[in-house]
Amino acid sequence: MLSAEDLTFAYADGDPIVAEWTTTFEAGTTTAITGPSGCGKSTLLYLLGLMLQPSAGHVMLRGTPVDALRDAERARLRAHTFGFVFQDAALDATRTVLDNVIETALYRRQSRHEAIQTAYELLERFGVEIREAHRPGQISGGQAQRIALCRAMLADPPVFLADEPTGNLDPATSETVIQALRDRAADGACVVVATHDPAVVEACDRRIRLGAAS
Ligand SMILES: Nc1ncnc2c1ncn2[C@@H]1O[C@H](COP(=O)(O)OP(=O)(O)OP(=O)(O)O)[C@@H](O)[C@H]1O
Repeated sequence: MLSAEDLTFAYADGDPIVAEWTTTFEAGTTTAITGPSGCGKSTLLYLLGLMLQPSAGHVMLRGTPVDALRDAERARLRAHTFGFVFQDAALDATRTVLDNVIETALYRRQSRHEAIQTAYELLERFGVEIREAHRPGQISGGQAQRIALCRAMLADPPVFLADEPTGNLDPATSETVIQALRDRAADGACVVVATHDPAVVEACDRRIRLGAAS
């Protein structure tokens, strides 16, 4: 489904954070990316999710290189193929919680009515008990994280990339999130999670540990 071929990336004028990195992520599996803080887990997810362009090497989707597509094509792929949960949730502070959850689905031209119904189901599943009119400034970090997860899940993407999705959650809520990630993989998605959480690592089918200079 998704692979990296000799993937290399350095931030401006820095040493490579990712160097000649090759692996394949199969559909229907969960992979945990682990390693010490600063080793490049988020950077790798941004590369796999086409939010950063590699300095060398490729990101391949179903065998086709997708890292060097034009911006509009990459944006379309990101909306239709990738679900991304950012470490800091990255919600739009100017919009309501509900609008945040359904925004990608609307971009994909899903009907608003359908998107809202599924959004409610997801919010309930993840135990987010907030009024839909609330804005991100009025909710907790853990709620924001689960709302970001709902937004990514609503689009039902074949590739699901999550950066520390349980970072702000209590163990019971973390378990719900872990089960949801496993369910996505059972439905055929390729799930890749950057995490420090031993419970997430334990629950994944595969573990990849990045070193300090991976
Ligand atoms: N935009 C940026 N510009 C320059 N350097 C950056 C940028 N973003 C991250 N870095 C650096 O790249 C390295 C890898 O960062 P990254 O966030 O990928 O690590 P991480 O493994 O996800 O860390 P953590 O576990 O703390 O989230 C770090 O040294 C970081 O300081």
